[in-house]
Amino acid sequence: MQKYTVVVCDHIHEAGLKMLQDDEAINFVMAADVDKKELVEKIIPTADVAITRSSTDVDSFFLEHADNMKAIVRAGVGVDNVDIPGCSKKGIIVMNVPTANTIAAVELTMTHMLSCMRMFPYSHDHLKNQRIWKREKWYGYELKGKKLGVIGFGNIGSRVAKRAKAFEMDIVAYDPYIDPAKVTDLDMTYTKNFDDILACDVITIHTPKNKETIGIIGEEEIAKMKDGVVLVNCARGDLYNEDALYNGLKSGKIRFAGIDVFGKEPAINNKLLDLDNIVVSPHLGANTYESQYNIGTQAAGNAIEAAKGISYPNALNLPIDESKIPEFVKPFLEMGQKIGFMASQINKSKIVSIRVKGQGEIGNYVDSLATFVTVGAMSHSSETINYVNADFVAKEKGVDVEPVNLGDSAVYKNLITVKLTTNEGTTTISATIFDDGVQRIVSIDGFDNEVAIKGDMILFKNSDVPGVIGSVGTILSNNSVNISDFSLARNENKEALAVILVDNVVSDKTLEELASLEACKSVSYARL
Ligand SMILES: NC(=O)c1ccc[n+]([C@@H]2O[C@H](COP(=O)([O-])OP(=O)(O)OC[C@H]3O[C@@H](n4cnc5c(N)ncnc54)[C@H](O)[C@@H]3O)[C@@H](O)[C@H]2O)c1
Ligand SMILES: O=C(O)CC[C@@H](O)C(=O)O
Repeated sequence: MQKYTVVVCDHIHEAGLKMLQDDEAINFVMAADVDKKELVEKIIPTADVAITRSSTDVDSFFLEHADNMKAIVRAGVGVDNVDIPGCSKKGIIVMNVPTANTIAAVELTMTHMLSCMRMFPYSHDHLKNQRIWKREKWYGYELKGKKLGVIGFGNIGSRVAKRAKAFEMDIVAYDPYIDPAKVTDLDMTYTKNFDDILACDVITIHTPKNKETIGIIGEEEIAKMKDGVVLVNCARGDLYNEDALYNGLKSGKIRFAGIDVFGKEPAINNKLLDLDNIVVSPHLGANTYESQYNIGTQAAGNAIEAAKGISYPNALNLPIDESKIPEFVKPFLEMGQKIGFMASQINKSKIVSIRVKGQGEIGNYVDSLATFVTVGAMSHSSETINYVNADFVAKEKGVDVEPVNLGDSAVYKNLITVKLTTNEGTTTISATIFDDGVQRIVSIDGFDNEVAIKGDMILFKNSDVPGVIGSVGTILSNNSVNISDFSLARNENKEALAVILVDNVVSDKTLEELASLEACKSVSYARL
């Protein structure tokens, strides 16, 4: 039985580990306590799939050693520590586990918010560790009636808002990428003006970390805030600029901050820890038993499926989101790959460009189609090409890929045309799928041959003179090649193209005999 190696790079719930251990096809390696350099240099090179959390960066050093890797499963939401373009370039599929820790992060956010309002950890420390009973020192504020600014209204932000509303806060949400009704239907205020957020009493952030969101709160934004504002960050470090946050807390402009995440983790030497008006936790947003069980079992299940090549749930870098592709498109994608593969055998030389045209409704999916055609066409010239890295491989090899949506088709409901240009010339194949579900070529290089796309085929082009078909049949029968289907088409230049489907593998000798016929203009052979 083929075995696949799944490496667990950070701690996940034991129920997930058990799933990996119990699967006979999985060679399970627990490496959570292995030094990261040793992990990458010694263990990652043999791994088919790696499960990571925020303690393992999938960076260029990791990827340099991940030569066998098929997929990375990020056991959590944020993928800011995964080099997704780098993974795509290497053909590695990146998956996350998006909602398994939502509630844990929401409830930690509420914990921070309440802790800031009541300075709870400080009063606790005073009594428990310092044995001081001084009630007059610990006056806090109520959430009721305060304005909460929520930046990012996704899974976590929207649930924080709902809970804060139960505390009778007024919610103002900023998220340019959602339908405002998602906010207003909850009787909350949606804003596109970031200053409305800066005018709030409490501000919490729940966006991913990316170029747009790093430093979304900096010196300038803090200067515009109310004196005594409270800031909470349970999303990612550096969304609030740490120097600006430090200065704001130090000056008292920011009364309190609740921070779970830091620019550099572990954050044991971070200067924010020196302040007395901050509540901190060591990136605990996902740390509940419930959430870790959910994440661990989902991550393990996804890793097993990916290792076996069954499916890639929540893949972030596939060219298509399968759930958004209508059923009728999928056989066209498969057919596109076959045509690309076939064209590259008929026209065997360095590929210069691949043009993929879609007519009819399939035209709307021509980008995905182009990816599949590219994988088919280039699979001879690149051993590692797949749907994830097709764009990168094509660019690297100087192949120009052009998808074209031609709109409605006059003749066919849906038609795809692949034009493959190599150093030797051009091959153009059009194909469709009729209602019987059979994938059919309807034209090759201007000849209207209609033939099913399957098995082995010989393409024989000749001057359109009498007796040629008989000679071709004789050569094939002399070489014990059985014909299963035959399609003949002619053009106005007195040429004919025969597409001959055969049951047996055709030898070079047979092809040479065919090529030596006087009327022959070209012979090619494609195996699907
Ligand atoms: N502290 C933790 O342990 C922990 C746990 C879980 C998630 N997280 C972090 O929380 C983040 C949010 O998680 P989620 O599950 O809610 O993700 P999500 O994808 O459901 O929501 C993110 C929201 O941010 C919005 N957004 C993106 N760019 C924005 C911008 N420039 N301004 C305003 N809004 C913007 C998106 O439109 C989306 O609605 C994750 O990316 C992760 O980094 C941290
Ligand atoms: O526990 C972790 O790895 C952090 C998870 C969390 O930050 C996430 O993005 O899901």
